Amino acid sequence: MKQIAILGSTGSIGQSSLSILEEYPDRFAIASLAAGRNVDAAFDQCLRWRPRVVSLATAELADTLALRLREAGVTGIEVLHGAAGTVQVATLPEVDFVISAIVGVAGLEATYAAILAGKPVGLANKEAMVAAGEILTAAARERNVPLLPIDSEHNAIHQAMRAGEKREISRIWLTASGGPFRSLPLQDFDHITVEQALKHPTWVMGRRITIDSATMLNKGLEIIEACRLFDLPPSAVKVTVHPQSTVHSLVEYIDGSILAQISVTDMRLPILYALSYPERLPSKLTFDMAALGRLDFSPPDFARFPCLRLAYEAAERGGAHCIALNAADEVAVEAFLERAIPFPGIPRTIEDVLQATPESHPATIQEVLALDAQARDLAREVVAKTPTRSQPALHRR
Ligand SMILES: NC(=O)C1=CN([C@@H]2O[C@H](COP(=O)(O)OP(=O)(O)OC[C@H]3O[C@@H](n4cnc5c(N)ncnc54)[C@H](OP(=O)(O)O)[C@@H]3O)[C@@H](O)[C@H]2O)C=CC1
Ligand SMILES: CC(=O)[C@@H](O)[C@H](O)COP(=O)(O)O
Ligand SMILES: [Mn+2]
Repeated sequence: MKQIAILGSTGSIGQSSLSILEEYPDRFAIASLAAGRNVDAAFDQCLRWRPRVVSLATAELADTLALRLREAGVTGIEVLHGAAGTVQVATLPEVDFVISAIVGVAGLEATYAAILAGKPVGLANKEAMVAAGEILTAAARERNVPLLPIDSEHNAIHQAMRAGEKREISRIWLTASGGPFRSLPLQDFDHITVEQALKHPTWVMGRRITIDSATMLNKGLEIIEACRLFDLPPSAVKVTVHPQSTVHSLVEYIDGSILAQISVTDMRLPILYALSYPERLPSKLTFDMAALGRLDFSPPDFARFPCLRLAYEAAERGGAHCIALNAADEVAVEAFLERAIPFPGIPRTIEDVLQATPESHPATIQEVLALDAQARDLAREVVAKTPTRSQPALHRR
């Protein structure tokens, strides 16, 4: 029985993970769970899965959960809190596999701790790889710890790479849905509302990644994630817009062959792949090829989606620029969701922060977190100076 820790158990990936684990009761069990602020969902998960340890973001939330468990007559679950609690969830001796699915750089320390503790990691938390990819991959390599991508594109690449040798790969193609504004004229971008941006055309995901898909910074983060996971230069990582999200990504080999991975648009499949690798388990997540309609592919529009250019530039510079790209976006997306800046304010904030970021290549996670904090401070300054115009459609209603 594989004992699983889930970091971010109450989120979209966390819930998909529990949903697929449910199908294999003889293979997987839950050892520990970490979440942020959703006490209700954590309580329900404790009742259903009976982890030995659970952690929430703060002491107050942990106390509330502990009290509710006591009142429900549930014993044997240790309730922890904060960053230290999340690290403990990831590194318990009995844990055999860690699903890293906290959103943002908040997931970095525990992901790193899991690797240091020798735990195989299924990585959904792309921000950890963007901010500290070199450090994480080096630590995993040194300890021979598997780092298995759950992000659908990287999972697809991982699968398609099994057909050949690394030296036989010429480049990879990340598919992008194009988000809800794939065909929106540039002059309308100022008026994009939060509600419109939160309507992803093909996936149901957490709020931050959904907004990132709308600006296409999600694809930008994925370019950097791919460079780090697969040890490729940015020039070998291409993006193709594929609105159906059916081909999850492609690997191009030196002889010109291109291998695609096709499956349902459902994150339970890449999660299952990572959990069971190198085996494959039978699943009900089948795809009806006979009913497949058309598949479209087109080049991305760098003018309407400047986040793509910013990400390629950051990927080339590495270090502090990748950290700043993500940190500025975390702040800007939050500000957009609070209706404090317009949609185009997101790339503008990132660009301003990147321009003010000096070249630097951190060697430790502590240095990464310090650079992340600096970039956030800068981003908050930029956001504070950004006029709150736009979203007129919403305000007029
Ligand atoms: N959703 C998807 O389909 C995909 C997601 N990803 C990546 O996976 C990660 C998770 O995404 P998603 O599930 O959509 O996001 P959600 O917003 O749905 O979930 C985020 C999770 O992180 C938890 N969390 C947030 N802050 C903290 C913290 N400080 N300490 C502990 N837990 C915390 C949340 O807890 P709570 O809710 O209790 O506050 C929640 O469980 C992201 O990095 C995303 O880019 C990658 C590919 C696809
Ligand atoms: C499911 C997944 O992996 C997401 O990262 C998804 O790819 C987002 O869609 P976009 O292609 O619109 O960014
Ligand atoms: Mn993805």
